Order: sequence, then structure tokens, then C-alpha cells
Amino acid sequence: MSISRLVVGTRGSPLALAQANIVRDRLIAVIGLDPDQVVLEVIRTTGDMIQDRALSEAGGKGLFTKELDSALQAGAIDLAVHSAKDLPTWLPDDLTIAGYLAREDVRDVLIAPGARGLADLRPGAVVGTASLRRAAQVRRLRPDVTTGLLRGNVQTRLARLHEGRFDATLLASAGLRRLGVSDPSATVLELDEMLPAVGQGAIAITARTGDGTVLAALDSIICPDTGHALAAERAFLTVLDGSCRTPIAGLAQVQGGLLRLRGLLLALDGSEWVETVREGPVSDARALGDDAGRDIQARANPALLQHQGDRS
Ligand SMILES: NCc1[nH]cc(CCC(=O)O)c1CC(=O)O
Repeated sequence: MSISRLVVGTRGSPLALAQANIVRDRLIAVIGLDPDQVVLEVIRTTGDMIQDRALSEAGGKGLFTKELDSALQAGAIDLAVHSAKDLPTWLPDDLTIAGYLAREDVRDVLIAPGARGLADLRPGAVVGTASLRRAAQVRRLRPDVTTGLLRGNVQTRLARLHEGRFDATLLASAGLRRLGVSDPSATVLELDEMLPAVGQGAIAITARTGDGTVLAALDSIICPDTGHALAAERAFLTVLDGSCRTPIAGLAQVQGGLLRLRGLLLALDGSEWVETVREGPVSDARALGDDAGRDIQARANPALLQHQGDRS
């Protein structure tokens, strides 16, 4: 069956729109659709309406996806574009992750006027972030640093920082690149000091489970290796998610059919952490992630598995 029109659902933030346009451009180029056959439909989600609190306090999972899920189920859109990082581990049965585009730079960037890295922050510096994962890893390396809540979209956060309310903030390199933002105060952090969130740097596409036409079209733009990496990372997160919402980082990298997954769980203040590594063939992606999660569960101080938090 040939496609006459595809409706792409997206949130309305500048980053979401940039990502939806990347998917749209790929569909036009690869499937040979006309530009006017692929239209964006902007959908406001609960997460977009909450600006004043950490998302963890607002009720957590699915805040950025619920309304997109409903639009897919109602047939108002044919596919939805998400930051994989914001996609819950659980999806309704009638929806599926069609796949992911090839992953961008997975690393986090420190934006700190006058400092060239975490070690270079002034004693007692205040880092603005809404992410427990970033806060815990900053404090692991710099126990003297305090963190304060800094939320909002990428531009809002950069504006607050440059108003001088914080000494530094952290953002995903992928988001900055997709927005074409290059900040002179930016330093890319290496994976050993700042392990990314599960899914960071990947654009996910969801669709209706039974929609063979749309799924076949999406098949031609997705990246299988990114799919393997995300399968491992999401399996890892699923194990730990059931029992807790603590600072968790996880990254799988794929090369030549082999997958290497690093997982990390930390105390909120970075004073303790448990790390794990699993390696194996991409065909075992899920099992490797599952195993990594169980290993951390078994080895972590039980107190680390009890907190509540935001996963970004
Ligand atoms: N939490 C919001 C969010 N979701 C995805 C990205 C960045 C893009 C990506 O990771 O693909 C961001 C902003 C950030 O963390 O800097």
C-alpha cells in the first residue's frame, strides 16, 4: 500500500520541533514522499505545562508522552517523535517503538562561564539542574558543589544561567547540536565523569502496533544498532525502575555486532555508587540489560534503591 500522507506528532518545544523535522526530512528523502505529504502536528503534553517543579514531584513517567499516545490511538497522528530519554519504559500494548534514528553524541556538556570542566568550578559553586543523575555525578566529583533546581527548555535554562543565577548547568550535547546552539562556555564531559541517561542522544519513533504500512515506511529510516543499544539500556532501566527512582545512568555502545553496556546507580549526594559492565552479542541486548540491572540491584546498598526522582 502506498502512503499518501503521514502525520507526525510532536511536542512543541524548539528541540522537539527540530527532532520532528529531522524525522520528516528523512522520510521525505528516503521514502521519496513530497514535502506536503509529511505534516507535523504539534501536541501539548502535561510535561510542557509544568515549569515550576521538578518533574519527579509532578508525578513522573509519561508526562511527555501521554497525549501523543492518545493522538496515535485516536488516529489523529500516524507516528510520534520523542527524545528516547523521555520515553517511559512501559508503552500501551497497541503502541510500539518503531525504532530510533542513528544516535547523536551521547555525552553531556557543562556550560560554565569561566570554567573549563567540573574540576575547574569555583569552590562551593552552584550548579543548576533538574536531573538527579547529573546532580549526583557532579557531587561525586565535587562534594563541595551544591545543586539547585533549573528547569525549562534548553534556551530557558541557558538564559537563566547567563543571568547569573547559577555558576553552571549541564545539557545534553545532542540537544544543543540539534538546536544549532554553540555556547562559548561549553565543555563536553567525558563518559567517565558523566555517564548519560538511558536513551540520551537518540530520537525514538512510536506508531500503532498493527499499522504495517507506517511501520514498513519507518523501517527504512531507523538505525538497527541504535535499536540494540536502546534495547539493552531500556531493559536495564526496567529492572531498576520497578523498585525505585534514584539517580541512574546507562549507556550501551555497539561495534561490529558486539554490545557493551555500562550501568550506574548513585546516592543522591554522590557519596556512594554501584557500577556494572556487560558485554555480549547484540542479539542478547535485552538479556544484557536485564542482567546489568539485576547485578546493580543485588549489589546496591538498599538505601540507594528507595529515593524518588527525575530521570533526565
Ligand atoms: N530532559 C529533556 C531532554 N530530553 C532530551 C534532551 C536532549 C536530547 C537527547 O538527549 O537526545 C533533553 C534536554 C537535555 O537533557 O539537555
